[in-house]
Amino acid sequence: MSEHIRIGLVSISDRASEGTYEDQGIPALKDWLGKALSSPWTAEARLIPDDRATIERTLVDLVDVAGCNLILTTGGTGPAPRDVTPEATLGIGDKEMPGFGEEMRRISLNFVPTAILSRQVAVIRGKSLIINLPGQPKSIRETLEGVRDVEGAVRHVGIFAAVPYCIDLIGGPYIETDEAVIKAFRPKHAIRPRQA
Ligand SMILES: Nc1ncnc2c1ncn2[C@@H]1O[C@H](COP(=O)(O)OP(=O)(O)OP(=O)(O)O)[C@@H](O)[C@H]1O
Ligand SMILES: Nc1nc2c(c(=O)[nH]1)N[C@H]1C(S)=C(S)[C@@H](COP(=O)(O)O)O[C@H]1N2
Repeated sequence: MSEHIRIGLVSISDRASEGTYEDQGIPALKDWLGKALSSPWTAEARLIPDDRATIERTLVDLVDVAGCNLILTTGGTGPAPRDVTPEATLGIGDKEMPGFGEEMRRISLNFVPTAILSRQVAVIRGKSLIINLPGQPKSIRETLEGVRDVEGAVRHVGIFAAVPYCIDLIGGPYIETDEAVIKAFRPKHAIRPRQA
Protein backbone atom coordinates (compact mmCIF):
# COMPACT_ATOMS: atom_id res chain seq x y z
CA MET A 1 0.00 0.00 0.00
CA SER A 2 1.42 3.37 -1.00
CA GLU A 3 1.68 6.47 1.19
CA HIS A 4 1.54 10.22 0.57
CA ILE A 5 4.83 12.09 0.10
CA ARG A 6 5.63 15.78 0.30
CA ILE A 7 8.27 16.75 -2.27
CA GLY A 8 10.35 19.94 -2.22
CA LEU A 9 11.04 21.42 -5.67
CA VAL A 10 13.75 24.08 -5.64
CA SER A 11 14.66 26.07 -8.73
CA ILE A 12 17.97 27.87 -8.18
CA SER A 13 18.52 30.58 -10.78
CA ASP A 14 19.60 34.22 -10.48
CA ARG A 15 17.85 35.23 -13.70
CA ALA A 16 14.60 33.28 -13.26
CA SER A 17 14.26 34.46 -9.62
CA GLU A 18 14.70 38.13 -10.59
CA GLY A 19 12.29 37.79 -13.55
CA THR A 20 14.81 38.12 -16.43
CA TYR A 21 13.31 34.93 -17.84
CA GLU A 22 10.43 32.72 -16.86
CA ASP A 23 11.30 29.82 -14.60
CA GLN A 24 11.03 26.51 -16.42
CA GLY A 25 12.55 24.45 -13.62
CA ILE A 26 9.54 24.07 -11.30
CA PRO A 27 7.09 23.38 -14.20
CA ALA A 28 9.45 20.73 -15.66
CA LEU A 29 9.82 19.02 -12.26
CA LYS A 30 6.04 19.06 -11.64
CA ASP A 31 5.32 17.80 -15.14
CA TRP A 32 7.72 14.84 -14.88
CA LEU A 33 6.65 13.84 -11.35
CA GLY A 34 3.00 14.08 -12.41
CA LYS A 35 3.68 11.43 -15.05
CA ALA A 36 6.09 9.29 -13.04
CA LEU A 37 4.40 8.94 -9.64
CA SER A 38 1.35 6.71 -9.26
CA SER A 39 1.11 7.26 -5.49
CA PRO A 40 -0.16 10.52 -3.93
CA TRP A 41 2.20 13.50 -3.57
CA THR A 42 2.17 17.23 -3.00
CA ALA A 43 4.80 19.78 -4.01
CA GLU A 44 6.45 22.52 -1.94
CA ALA A 45 7.96 24.77 -4.63
CA ARG A 46 10.62 27.47 -4.14
CA LEU A 47 12.30 29.74 -6.72
CA ILE A 48 15.49 31.28 -5.29
CA PRO A 49 18.75 32.96 -6.44
CA ASP A 50 22.20 31.31 -6.53
CA ASP A 51 23.07 32.36 -2.98
CA ARG A 52 24.56 29.74 -0.64
CA ALA A 53 22.89 30.96 2.56
CA THR A 54 19.49 31.18 0.85
CA ILE A 55 19.86 27.68 -0.62
CA GLU A 56 20.86 26.21 2.75
CA ARG A 57 17.99 27.97 4.57
CA THR A 58 15.49 26.79 1.96
CA LEU A 59 16.62 23.15 2.11
CA VAL A 60 16.62 23.09 5.92
CA ASP A 61 13.14 24.63 6.01
CA LEU A 62 11.77 22.10 3.49
CA VAL A 63 13.09 19.15 5.53
CA ASP A 64 12.75 20.34 9.13
CA VAL A 65 9.60 22.46 8.92
CA ALA A 66 7.65 21.44 5.79
CA GLY A 67 8.37 17.72 6.32
CA CYS A 68 9.55 16.86 2.78
CA ASN A 69 10.95 13.34 2.36
CA LEU A 70 12.35 14.11 -1.10
CA ILE A 71 13.80 17.36 -2.47
CA LEU A 72 14.85 17.90 -6.08
CA THR A 73 16.87 21.02 -6.87
CA THR A 74 17.63 22.33 -10.36
CA GLY A 75 20.38 24.78 -11.28
CA GLY A 76 23.65 26.08 -9.93
CA THR A 77 25.76 22.93 -10.31
CA GLY A 78 28.23 24.20 -12.94
CA PRO A 79 31.72 25.67 -12.50
CA ALA A 80 30.80 29.40 -12.65
CA PRO A 81 31.53 31.52 -9.54
CA ARG A 82 27.82 31.86 -8.66
CA ASP A 83 27.15 28.07 -8.98
CA VAL A 84 27.10 26.93 -5.33
CA THR A 85 24.23 24.44 -5.13
CA PRO A 86 26.49 21.40 -4.37
CA GLU A 87 28.33 23.29 -1.57
CA ALA A 88 25.03 24.36 0.02
CA THR A 89 23.58 20.84 -0.26
CA LEU A 90 26.65 19.20 1.29
CA GLY A 91 26.63 21.92 3.96
CA ILE A 92 23.24 20.85 5.34
CA GLY A 93 23.42 17.08 4.68
CA ASP A 94 24.02 14.39 7.30
CA LYS A 95 25.33 11.85 4.79
CA GLU A 96 26.49 12.06 1.17
CA MET A 97 25.03 9.68 -1.48
CA PRO A 98 27.70 9.84 -4.23
CA GLY A 99 26.02 7.29 -6.54
CA PHE A 100 23.37 9.76 -7.67
CA GLY A 101 25.85 12.35 -8.96
CA GLU A 102 28.08 9.73 -10.56
CA GLU A 103 25.15 8.12 -12.38
CA MET A 104 23.66 11.45 -13.50
CA ARG A 105 26.92 12.47 -15.12
CA ARG A 106 27.09 9.10 -16.90
CA ILE A 107 23.48 9.45 -18.14
CA SER A 108 24.00 13.07 -19.20
CA LEU A 109 27.04 12.18 -21.30
CA ASN A 110 24.56 10.49 -23.66
CA PHE A 111 23.14 13.96 -24.32
CA VAL A 112 25.99 16.51 -23.97
CA PRO A 113 29.79 16.31 -23.64
CA THR A 114 29.64 19.17 -21.11
CA ALA A 115 27.91 16.83 -18.64
CA ILE A 116 31.28 16.44 -16.91
CA LEU A 117 31.04 20.13 -15.92
CA SER A 118 28.11 19.36 -13.69
CA ARG A 119 28.97 18.91 -10.00
CA GLN A 120 25.60 17.54 -8.79
CA VAL A 121 25.52 15.83 -5.38
CA ALA A 122 22.87 14.07 -3.29
CA VAL A 123 22.58 13.89 0.49
CA ILE A 124 20.39 12.55 3.27
CA ARG A 125 19.18 15.01 5.91
CA GLY A 126 17.00 13.34 8.56
CA LYS A 127 14.32 11.40 6.69
CA SER A 128 14.82 13.34 3.46
CA LEU A 129 16.73 12.56 0.28
CA ILE A 130 17.99 15.73 -1.45
CA ILE A 131 19.19 15.47 -5.06
CA ASN A 132 20.72 18.20 -7.27
CA LEU A 133 19.74 18.15 -10.97
CA PRO A 134 21.39 20.35 -13.65
CA GLY A 135 19.87 23.73 -14.60
CA GLN A 136 18.87 23.00 -18.20
CA PRO A 137 15.12 22.28 -17.97
CA LYS A 138 15.38 19.35 -20.43
CA SER A 139 18.01 17.71 -18.23
CA ILE A 140 15.38 17.11 -15.53
CA ARG A 141 13.62 14.42 -17.54
CA GLU A 142 16.89 13.14 -18.99
CA THR A 143 18.51 12.42 -15.63
CA LEU A 144 15.40 11.21 -13.78
CA GLU A 145 14.02 9.00 -16.57
CA GLY A 146 17.23 7.96 -18.37
CA VAL A 147 18.02 7.27 -22.00
CA ARG A 148 15.63 5.63 -24.48
CA ASP A 149 16.27 4.42 -28.03
CA VAL A 150 14.12 5.47 -31.01
CA GLU A 151 11.63 2.69 -30.23
CA GLY A 152 11.28 4.01 -26.68
CA ALA A 153 13.12 1.11 -25.02
CA VAL A 154 15.24 2.08 -21.98
CA ARG A 155 18.97 2.07 -22.80
CA HIS A 156 20.29 3.68 -19.60
CA VAL A 157 18.11 3.60 -16.48
CA GLY A 158 17.34 7.00 -14.91
CA ILE A 159 18.32 7.80 -11.34
CA PHE A 160 14.70 7.92 -10.12
CA ALA A 161 14.64 4.09 -10.28
CA ALA A 162 16.63 4.08 -7.02
CA VAL A 163 14.71 6.88 -5.26
CA PRO A 164 11.68 5.00 -3.79
CA TYR A 165 13.80 2.33 -2.09
CA CYS A 166 16.22 4.95 -0.77
CA ILE A 167 13.26 6.75 0.82
CA ASP A 168 12.09 3.42 2.35
CA LEU A 169 15.52 2.92 3.88
CA ILE A 170 15.60 6.32 5.57
CA GLY A 171 12.14 5.84 7.10
CA GLY A 172 10.08 7.87 4.62
CA PRO A 173 6.77 6.97 2.95
CA TYR A 174 6.34 4.05 0.52
CA ILE A 175 5.96 5.61 -2.94
CA GLU A 176 5.14 3.97 -6.28
CA THR A 177 5.81 4.84 -9.91
CA ASP A 178 4.22 4.33 -13.32
CA GLU A 179 6.49 1.67 -14.84
CA ALA A 180 5.94 3.03 -18.35
CA VAL A 181 7.83 6.17 -17.24
CA ILE A 182 10.31 4.80 -14.70
CA LYS A 183 10.38 1.38 -13.07
CA ALA A 184 11.28 1.67 -9.39
CA PHE A 185 13.66 -1.04 -8.21
CA ARG A 186 13.18 -2.66 -4.80
CA PRO A 187 14.52 -5.99 -3.59
CA LYS A 188 11.73 -8.62 -3.45
CA HIS A 189 11.38 -8.53 0.34
CA ALA A 190 10.73 -4.76 0.25
CA ILE A 191 7.90 -4.81 -2.32
CA ARG A 192 4.38 -4.29 -0.95
CA PRO A 193 1.35 -5.65 -2.85
CA ARG A 194 -0.39 -2.99 -4.98
CA GLN A 195 -3.90 -1.98 -3.92
CA ALA A 196 -6.72 -3.17 -6.22
N1 LIG B 1 15.05 28.09 -13.88
C1 LIG B 1 15.38 28.08 -15.17
N2 LIG B 1 14.44 28.27 -16.13
C2 LIG B 1 14.78 28.23 -17.44
N3 LIG B 1 16.02 27.97 -17.89
C3 LIG B 1 16.99 27.79 -16.99
C4 LIG B 1 16.71 27.84 -15.58
N4 LIG B 1 17.87 27.63 -14.90
C5 LIG B 1 18.79 27.44 -15.83
N5 LIG B 1 18.28 27.56 -17.09
C6 LIG B 1 19.02 27.40 -18.34
O1 LIG B 1 20.05 26.44 -18.14
C7 LIG B 1 21.35 27.04 -18.26
C8 LIG B 1 22.33 26.43 -17.26
O2 LIG B 1 21.86 26.55 -15.94
P1 LIG B 1 22.70 27.24 -14.76
O3 LIG B 1 22.14 26.75 -13.48
O4 LIG B 1 24.17 27.04 -15.02
O5 LIG B 1 22.29 28.76 -14.95
P2 LIG B 1 23.22 30.06 -14.99
O6 LIG B 1 23.88 30.14 -16.34
O7 LIG B 1 24.09 30.07 -13.76
O8 LIG B 1 22.16 31.23 -14.95
P3 LIG B 1 20.95 31.57 -13.93
O9 LIG B 1 21.35 31.13 -12.54
O10 LIG B 1 20.78 33.03 -14.03
O11 LIG B 1 19.76 30.80 -14.47
C9 LIG B 1 21.08 28.55 -18.06
O12 LIG B 1 22.08 29.34 -18.64
C10 LIG B 1 19.71 28.70 -18.71
O13 LIG B 1 19.83 28.75 -20.13
N1 LIG C 1 21.13 15.59 -18.98
C1 LIG C 1 21.73 16.76 -19.18
N2 LIG C 1 22.71 17.12 -18.34
C2 LIG C 1 23.35 18.27 -18.51
C3 LIG C 1 23.01 19.18 -19.57
C4 LIG C 1 21.96 18.76 -20.45
O1 LIG C 1 21.56 19.45 -21.40
N3 LIG C 1 21.35 17.54 -20.23
N4 LIG C 1 23.69 20.36 -19.69
C5 LIG C 1 25.07 20.41 -19.14
C6 LIG C 1 25.69 21.70 -19.09
S1 LIG C 1 25.74 22.57 -20.57
C7 LIG C 1 26.34 22.18 -17.97
S2 LIG C 1 27.29 23.58 -18.05
C8 LIG C 1 26.29 21.44 -16.71
C9 LIG C 1 26.25 22.36 -15.51
O2 LIG C 1 25.08 22.29 -14.71
P1 LIG C 1 24.09 23.54 -14.49
O3 LIG C 1 23.21 23.58 -15.68
O4 LIG C 1 23.35 23.22 -13.24
O5 LIG C 1 24.95 24.75 -14.30
O6 LIG C 1 25.19 20.52 -16.72
C10 LIG C 1 25.25 19.69 -17.81
N5 LIG C 1 24.37 18.58 -17.65
